[in-house]
Amino acid sequence: MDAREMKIKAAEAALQHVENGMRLGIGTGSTAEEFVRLLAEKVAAGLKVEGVPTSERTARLCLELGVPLKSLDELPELDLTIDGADEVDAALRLVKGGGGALLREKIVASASSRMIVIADETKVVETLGKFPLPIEVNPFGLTTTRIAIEKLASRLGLSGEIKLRKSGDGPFTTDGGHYIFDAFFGRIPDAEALAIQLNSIPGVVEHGLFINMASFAIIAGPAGARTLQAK
Ligand SMILES: O=C(CO)[C@H](O)[C@H](O)COP(=O)(O)O
Repeated sequence: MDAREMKIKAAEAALQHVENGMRLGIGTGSTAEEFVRLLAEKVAAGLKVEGVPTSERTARLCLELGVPLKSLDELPELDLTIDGADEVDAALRLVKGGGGALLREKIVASASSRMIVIADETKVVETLGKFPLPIEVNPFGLTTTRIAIEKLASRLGLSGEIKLRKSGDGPFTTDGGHYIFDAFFGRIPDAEALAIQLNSIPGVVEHGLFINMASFAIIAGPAGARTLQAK
């Protein structure tokens, strides 16, 4: 089974949790896009759902494939969000934001009664941090914010390069008009402390640590999909 087939397996298993009439948060990334494709087939066959996309990219795909969309202001409370992740640990702590949509993903997930993560086996880690941690920041005072993140990291025993994400010749800009620092910490033993303290830096808009948000994860590997519950 190749990587795409594993993403499809996870998306198929997640689709089993979608019921008629649901208000759905729809994630961003290549795995979430497989879910959108499968969801669109069900919608074409008569399933009635309304989706709130977590990015402009997801919104475009949904519109192209005929998945009905609403804004989060129109549907401020959602039944279920289905989204991918860059890393998942045994306690269902996540690193997200590889696709640059972490702020809207976090807002949408927090508006949902349940969040199901869909991912392939390569995303499961013992300790978060192998994947660089995306930190969404305001473009104003970038250097000040970077220094504040470095100092905080050092207090928590973390170190590593903090790189401004690029797109072509300029900085990558999120749907909300912010920039992203990718923090190469390597290993984050105390993700809770880092998550709370990052949010206390004024220039940090949000970060990619999702803690106590996922209800469960559907992890696909060569042998099929399995459910990962928090330990
Ligand atoms: O957080 C995300 C986007 O901001 C994605 O869910 C994450 O990057 C996983 O993407 P993929 O399914 O393509 O590996």
